[in-house]
Amino acid sequence: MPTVLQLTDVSVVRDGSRVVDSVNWTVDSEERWVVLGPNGAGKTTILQVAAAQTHPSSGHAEILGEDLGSVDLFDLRPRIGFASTTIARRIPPKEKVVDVVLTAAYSVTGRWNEEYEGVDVRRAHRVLDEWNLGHLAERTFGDLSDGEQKRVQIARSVMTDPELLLLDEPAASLDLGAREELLRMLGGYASSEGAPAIVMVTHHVEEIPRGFTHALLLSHGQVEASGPLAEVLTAETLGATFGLDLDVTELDGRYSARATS
Ligand SMILES: Nc1ncnc2c1ncn2[C@@H]1O[C@H](COP(=O)(O)OP(=O)(O)OP(=O)(O)O)[C@@H](O)[C@H]1O
Repeated sequence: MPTVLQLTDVSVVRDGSRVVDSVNWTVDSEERWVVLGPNGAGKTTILQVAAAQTHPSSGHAEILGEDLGSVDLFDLRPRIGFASTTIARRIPPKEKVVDVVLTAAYSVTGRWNEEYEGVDVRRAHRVLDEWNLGHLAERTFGDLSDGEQKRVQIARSVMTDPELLLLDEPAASLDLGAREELLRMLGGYASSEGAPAIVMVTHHVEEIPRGFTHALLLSHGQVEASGPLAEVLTAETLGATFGLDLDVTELDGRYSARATS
């Protein structure tokens, strides 16, 4: 099982404070990880390191077998799918949905005068179909519902057939129906043959799709626990991470947590 991400003693310092603090973490290609932790724990910052968007202040990051300090980022980044609200904000609201997905092949947001290859256009339509978005291909991105926009962002992030897929809070702000549909599709994708390694940041254990295998729990930039879901998502470790007394239950591959009092 090849390693796709290896962080060794990685720290990230922002404004003089260590927002990621001496993190050691290994992700293998067959694994599907969720990163959990309270606001400000450093989840997004870790994901930015994994996406080759941020360099560690100290320590060593190896991504898809390449040393982050020496690899050409223009070669590495297309091998990584990344969906986040920061990227979504860069998508022009008037952009056609099919172009939102298509432009990923050229690592841009917003279509200008690029000549697109037929093979890319066909792939963009196929990816939209796979995420139940085919009927929206000609609509403008800004007119879609939140749930549809989230799915378009994921479709965009898998357009280049990445070896590592990073999703930052893909289910945030969705209503119950849209959340469940997204989790069902993500779970199906995560379990499908040929799916890449996946790392998904979330605040809620209820948002972990079936088929996910591992969890990294972060608190104050440090690893509170990491490993297989069943070992890590206990009342004890999750409670320590969020600073609460919790009941944690698992039913049929889905988790829930609530305060004991
Ligand atoms: N550019 C920056 N300059 C200064 N501080 C920053 C910067 N980016 C992030 N931080 C700080 O780093 C810490 C970790 O932020 P990060 O976004 O990684 O946390 P998070 O776990 O994803 O939080 P949330 O759940 O609220 O999204 C926070 O305290 C944040 O304020």
